[in-house]
Amino acid sequence: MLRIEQLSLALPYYPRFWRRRYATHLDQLSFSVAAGSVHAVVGASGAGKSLLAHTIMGLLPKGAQLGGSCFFKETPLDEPRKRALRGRELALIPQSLSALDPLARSQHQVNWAARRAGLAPASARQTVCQALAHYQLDERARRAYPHELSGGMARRVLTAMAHVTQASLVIADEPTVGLDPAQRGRVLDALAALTRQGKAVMLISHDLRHALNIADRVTVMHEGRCVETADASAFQGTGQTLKSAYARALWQALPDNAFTIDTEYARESHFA
Ligand SMILES: Nc1ncnc2c1ncn2[C@@H]1O[C@H](COP(=O)(O)OP(=O)(O)OP(=O)(O)O)[C@@H](O)[C@H]1O
Repeated sequence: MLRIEQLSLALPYYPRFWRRRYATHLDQLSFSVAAGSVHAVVGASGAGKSLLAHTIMGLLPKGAQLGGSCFFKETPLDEPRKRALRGRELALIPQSLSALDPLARSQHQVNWAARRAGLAPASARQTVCQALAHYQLDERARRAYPHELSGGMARRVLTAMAHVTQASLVIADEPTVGLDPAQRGRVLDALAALTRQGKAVMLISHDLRHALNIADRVTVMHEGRCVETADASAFQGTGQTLKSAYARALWQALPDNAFTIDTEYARESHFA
């Protein structure tokens, strides 16, 4: 569904206001997301996960320098194609709740997403009602403006918006942050259900444990680089089948696994 080859990204910054420099944020990333699968992208805060999502969606700031290539359904995903597919074939559940329009009620925003995706009014109405019910957004939440929603409710509105687009690839950037366990399960189940319809999900998370609940494959990122891509089944026991020491350390550092940490990570380089 999605193939990324040697993707690099540099963004401008200004050490003095007349002097422009570039900082590399993504460095030669390569991996593929298969149709009918959940591909988790995990890594510490600042690893470049959200920037990767924004790069695929074509939502980068002005002056961004891109290298490498992206293919969606075996066709190059250039900037005009990203714009054309965004909100239709490609959907993003953004990490930031400020992505919601502060002047529009929840139901209106979900409805807008369905109409933009090309659904006819009658079918949009039905799809929106189903999505709002699925994410347990009651009458009050549907009529609320973003500032009247709790963080968890706002996140569910954003998830419902991506859900109604019926996109082939859904990129979910930390979709469960701030949700209670029941709501978290509901969102993860909904993402997993998309794969049963042949869609692909790229699940971005700093929480490897949550990601492993539904992931088929996992890419571990560190400082803008792809450290390792492995089957989710590699994350078990001491993680001895993982190739990189960083991925192994990330797995072993989970609270339930902490007792297995050894000194190997300290001895090896991060990218061993
Ligand atoms: N618009 C931007 N302009 C310049 N630098 C940016 C921009 N967005 C992000 N960065 C920088 O890129 C790096 C990666 O940020 P990114 O948000 O992708 O990390 P992340 O892995 O998603 O982290 P988190 O899990 O905390 O969301 C950070 O150093 C950040 O400061």
